[in-house]
Amino acid sequence: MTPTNPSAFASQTVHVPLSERSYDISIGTGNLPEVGRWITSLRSVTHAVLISDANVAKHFLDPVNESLEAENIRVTKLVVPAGEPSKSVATSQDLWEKAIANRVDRKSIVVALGGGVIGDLAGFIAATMTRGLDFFQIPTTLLAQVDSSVGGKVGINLPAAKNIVGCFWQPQGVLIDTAVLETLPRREYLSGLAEVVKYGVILDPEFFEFLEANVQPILNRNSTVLQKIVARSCELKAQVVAEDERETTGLRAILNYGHTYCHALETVSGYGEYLHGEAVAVGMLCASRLGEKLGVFNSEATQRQHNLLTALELPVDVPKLNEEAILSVMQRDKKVEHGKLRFIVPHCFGKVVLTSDVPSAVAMEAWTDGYAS
Ligand SMILES: NC(=O)c1ccc[n+]([C@@H]2O[C@H](COP(=O)([O-])OP(=O)(O)OC[C@H]3O[C@@H](n4cnc5c(N)ncnc54)[C@H](O)[C@@H]3O)[C@@H](O)[C@H]2O)c1
Ligand SMILES: O=C(O)C(=O)C[C@@H](O)[C@H](O)[C@H](O)COP(=O)(O)O
Ligand SMILES: [Zn+2]
Repeated sequence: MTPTNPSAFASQTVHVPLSERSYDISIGTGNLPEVGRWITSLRSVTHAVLISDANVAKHFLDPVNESLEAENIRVTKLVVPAGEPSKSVATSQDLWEKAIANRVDRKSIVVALGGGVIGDLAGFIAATMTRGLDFFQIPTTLLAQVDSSVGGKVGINLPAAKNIVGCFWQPQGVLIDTAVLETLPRREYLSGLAEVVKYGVILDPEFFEFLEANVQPILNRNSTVLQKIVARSCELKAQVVAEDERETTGLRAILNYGHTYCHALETVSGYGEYLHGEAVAVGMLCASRLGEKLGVFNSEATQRQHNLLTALELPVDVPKLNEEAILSVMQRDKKVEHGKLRFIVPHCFGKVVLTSDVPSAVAMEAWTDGYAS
């Protein structure tokens, strides 16, 4: 039998070139029920551990399960509570034990069906179970389609720090169906837009202008605009990941723009209080103000981001939290080297720089200047 071409499941394909770890992101509309044929076009499978959360499962577990079973795949369905607190040691242990009870072996695969929480968690289970299982991403939030399903950062949180336990474990493929975003709650959809804005600032000023010019269609989830946003974001992330898969040269760290502040905000306010994208929005403006304080960025450019994020109904003000706690969580950021904080600082649209030697007091001023006046 001639194997099916994986691009048959997509209207657009973005390749992530990583030598033997290369894979395709297949982007389409209405292609979710093809997931079984898509996976078997990539490798032969007899057992899949399908990991999802309770909200996503309501909508999409049955069609995905049926599609896998139609390919004679035995499916172990593992559903965790929705939300950031599931990216935990306790949930991981539960999943490891259930996978073992369901006779997982080294030829089993893991399928992540959900948003970034499920992608990060299921990817971590895949990376650790029997020392590594093949892994497929089916992202169902905008944030996961434009960011978390691509690039292989997987992991879980500890109470003290976000994503602090994890590894790089690339998926064998990413299947994106933009039609699944129709059921995504508005707040979650808006949250994903923050990572989209991030790409415009760090890499693509024209893309930023496109977002500024299309606020209404974006808010209305116009399908043509959505396809463009998802595909462009995946292309940009794929280029960065291809050049610096494990964040060793510093290039990949640009994807962390705003995230030192963002992760401190998520951790100190309590996981799930701020959605990740909401915290990214607040964090990007802190990083922009930091750029101003360091004399490399101008206030008009900060204001442009502020305007776009506001138009996209994202939070922009810094909430009043314990400042010592914020600084102490920032000191656990994964960009810290030899005990020194490093920030992604914007110089202009399309150019951000990984910057060391930022005095903590200046970093904190960029935070406190963001309090609502
Ligand atoms: N690995 C990476 O590179 C990377 C990148 C960015 C973010 N992240 C991580 O991603 C996580 C955030 O991901 P998220 O924003 O997708 O959150 P999420 O996974 O919690 O999903 C958001 C909510 O939407 C629900 N949902 C998902 N898809 C749905 C759909 N189609 N219809 C209806 N409801 C749906 C979920 O059940 C959940 O309640 C954070 O933990 C963040 O750290 C990782
Ligand atoms: O893929 C990356 O690299 C990113 O930094 C993307 C971020 O949007 C994402 O939130 C990531 O999980 C943050 O990584 P971390 O290493 O700071 O935990
Ligand atoms: Zn992020």
